Amino acid sequence: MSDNTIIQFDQVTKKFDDAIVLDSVSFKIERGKFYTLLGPSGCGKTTILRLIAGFTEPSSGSIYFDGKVINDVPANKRQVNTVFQDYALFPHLNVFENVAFGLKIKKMKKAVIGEKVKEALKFVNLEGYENREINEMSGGQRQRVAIARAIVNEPEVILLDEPLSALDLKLRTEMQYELRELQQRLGITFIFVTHDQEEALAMSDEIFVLNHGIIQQSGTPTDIYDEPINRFVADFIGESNITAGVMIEDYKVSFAGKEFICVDRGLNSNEPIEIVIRPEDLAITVRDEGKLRVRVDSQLFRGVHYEICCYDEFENEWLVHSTKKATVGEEIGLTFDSEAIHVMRFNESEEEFDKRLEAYVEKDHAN
Ligand SMILES: Nc1ncnc2c1ncn2[C@@H]1O[C@H](COP(=O)(O)OP(=O)(O)OP(=O)(O)O)[C@@H](O)[C@H]1O
Repeated sequence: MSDNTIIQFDQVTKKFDDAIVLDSVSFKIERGKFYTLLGPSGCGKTTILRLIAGFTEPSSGSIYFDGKVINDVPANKRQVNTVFQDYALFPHLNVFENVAFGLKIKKMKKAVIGEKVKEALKFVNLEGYENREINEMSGGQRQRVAIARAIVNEPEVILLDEPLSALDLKLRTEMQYELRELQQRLGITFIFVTHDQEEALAMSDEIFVLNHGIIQQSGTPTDIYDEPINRFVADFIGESNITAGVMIEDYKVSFAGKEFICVDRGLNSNEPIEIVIRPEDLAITVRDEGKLRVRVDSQLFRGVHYEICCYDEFENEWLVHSTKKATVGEEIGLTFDSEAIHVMRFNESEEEFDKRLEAYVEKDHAN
């Protein structure tokens, strides 16, 4: 284990009765970074947090903290604090008492508690709010109290379970900046759960994209956005044009009935693939000057750009984000750089692979 690893999951499976909620999940979390667990409802994000916090145990596999297995270590003995979605603040206690709660339980001296609470409140810009009642605080301020209550214990890791979901859009964006900045100032590990892909892209050093209890892909926001590993990730992170194609050889693909130079290599020659092109990587031009010829089906003005929906001659849909306007019904050309083509392997059985290859060859001959 590298020196910087603080948490490691080694083939962790979690079942509830017969239902597999996490399926042999393995990953490493390094000290001092901002991690996000991203995925749709029910994919197992909260279960991972609860396993790290010690609120539930794995059915099999090992969880390491600082190189030691902690499967049997109780929650209150772990160097981890959780900020819950509803903040779980005590409404009958004021701000000071809420933040001081954990330290009082640890029977710390009053003067020490006073110092630590003051420092924690300063960190979250709530100095002077000590005597405020919780119901006199705004949503964003309650959020900060919850964070102060977590950091006052000086944990090595803070777990945040969709802490921004109750806030309106403007405050949510403000708190995204604030949380990121706070994590960098504190220098401790944050593990943040969300199903909002924009939030994950904006805040994280590293994202784990989950679906059906499996980590589909992990990487930096740009890795995940630019090189999605499969259709689920490409679809979940931003808008995508996904279409079937063939990897002819290194740096050469074919889709929509044409061959294109790309930047991908290392796949099998003639391997069926899916390609992804982001809508903002497509530009519109006159009909005969594009790499693809398409018909404009519909167009929406989105403020910064037009969202143009087009179809090629094979009825593949192409979504384009363009500052230029098109005309519905018109034939236009689409251009893109070689770097805009992202190649994904199909995730399928050998049988499915053969069937698709056969269908592709037939279609190829038909044209
Ligand atoms: N105590 C439990 N008993 C039975 N099933 C459970 C229990 N806790 C979670 N599950 C199931 O495990 C799956 C994963 O739940 P989890 O809360 O980890 O998902 P999530 O990704 O955090 O979803 P959300 O975004 O909706 O909170 C769900 O199908 C859920 O119903």
